[in-house]
Amino acid sequence: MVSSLSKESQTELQLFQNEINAANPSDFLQFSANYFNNKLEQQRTFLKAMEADFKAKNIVLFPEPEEPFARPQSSQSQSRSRSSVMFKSPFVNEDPHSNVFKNGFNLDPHEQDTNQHEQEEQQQQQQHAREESSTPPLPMHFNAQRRTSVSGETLQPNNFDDWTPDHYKEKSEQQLQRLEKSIRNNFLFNKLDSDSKRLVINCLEEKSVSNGATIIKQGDQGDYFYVVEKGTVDFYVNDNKVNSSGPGSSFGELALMYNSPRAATVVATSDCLLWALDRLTFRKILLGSSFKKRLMYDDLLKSMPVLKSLTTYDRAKLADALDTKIYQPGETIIREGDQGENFYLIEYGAVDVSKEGQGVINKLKDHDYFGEVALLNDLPRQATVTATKRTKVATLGKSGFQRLLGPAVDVLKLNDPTRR
Ligand SMILES: Nc1ncnc2c1ncn2[C@@H]1O[C@@H]2COP(=O)(O)O[C@H]2[C@H]1O
Ligand SMILES: Nc1ncnc2c1ncn2[C@@H]1O[C@@H]2COP(=O)(O)O[C@H]2[C@H]1O
Repeated sequence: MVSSLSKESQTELQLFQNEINAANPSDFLQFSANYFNNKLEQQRTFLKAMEADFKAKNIVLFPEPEEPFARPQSSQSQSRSRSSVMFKSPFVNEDPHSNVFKNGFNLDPHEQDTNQHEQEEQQQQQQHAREESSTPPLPMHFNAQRRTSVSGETLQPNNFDDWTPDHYKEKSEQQLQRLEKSIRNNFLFNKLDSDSKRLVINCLEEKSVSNGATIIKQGDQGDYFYVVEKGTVDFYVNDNKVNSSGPGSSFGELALMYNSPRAATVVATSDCLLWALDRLTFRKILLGSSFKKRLMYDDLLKSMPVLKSLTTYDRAKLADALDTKIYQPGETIIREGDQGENFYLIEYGAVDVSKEGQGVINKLKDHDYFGEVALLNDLPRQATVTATKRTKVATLGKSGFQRLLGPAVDVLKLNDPTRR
């Protein structure tokens, strides 16, 4: 059956399968609905941008059909005269799929199903409770009625009624070449499919900044995400320099992701050429793909007592480096005497820690961690760790462990179970 599908559909199915394997969602249907809604949203965002662009050139990309759901006309001459109407505009109200996007894609809100509305209210309230209390006011072009989710799985399609990518501007060939070079090594853009990448690129605005200028001020509300084409910048947290970066890097994502105040001040340390992406396009396109990992691991990392000392920035960087693994009951995760390669955070499940000749010496469960002793002390594994339930872990490789845990390393050392 699958082989009769088009190549594109087969690729989509494969991508979906990969997502399912990686996420292993507890609520399969909800996960699938969110996944495909996000996909459809991205596609329609792109089409909408294209439609606006073509309109400016007096080309109607999706002519209104004479009657809703009119069947294609049979005579060849008729079908040729409407040759461009191969499918309906994805933005018209009659689209039977549009009610999936309750508030979106030009739907009249009065036509919306009350139950769906209630469900959405409920989701928004739950989300509201989760979000930080200091959410800053949204920019004008946000739909004030709607909160935008920050969780990867509950990311809802946003309102497209009051959003056209107003910073959308086709880039010249020369700009495209320069941009291509700037983003080549930026992992955020490598995660995008080609349509989304093109949309994002055409929404970027060029900004020149002089040496010494403050680009972002800590505590301010987030408006733009930046990619550095030329020049260098320094980052300050509470007036202490914490970082610096140069061409090809990006910054300003945290406030847009978490609806939080800017976490650092960013100052140009030479004349800079930056590319800025507005908050809404960032949330609509990058949040669902490039930052999925951060959103996915956010709850876990926040809930781990050992990571309490990490800042939002530290947690974000840590999430970028994590991978997910699932172990079945009885499976050995770590074997005593082996060389240590990974550190493990238990998302859910249960494991036994045992030692040769001593049997089980410890039991660990949700939000505990293990595998730190070998990495901290450059020793072989000090115990065997075996799953006793289906266990989902986030793993962090040795180099990430040494680079990204910051102040949490001291807590790990203090808690070292072999020293107790
Ligand atoms: N150590 C750091 N702490 C916080 N933000 C940092 C740090 N280093 C770089 N940044 C960047 O500085 C940006 C300031 O604005 P944001 O909080 O939106 O996003 C922040 C990060 O992209
Ligand atoms: N009492 C214990 N002795 C040794 N390892 C333990 C003990 N309790 C939990 N562990 C964990 O088991 C892990 C086995 O691999 P590591 O030695 O890298 O790190 C170890 C700890 O994280």
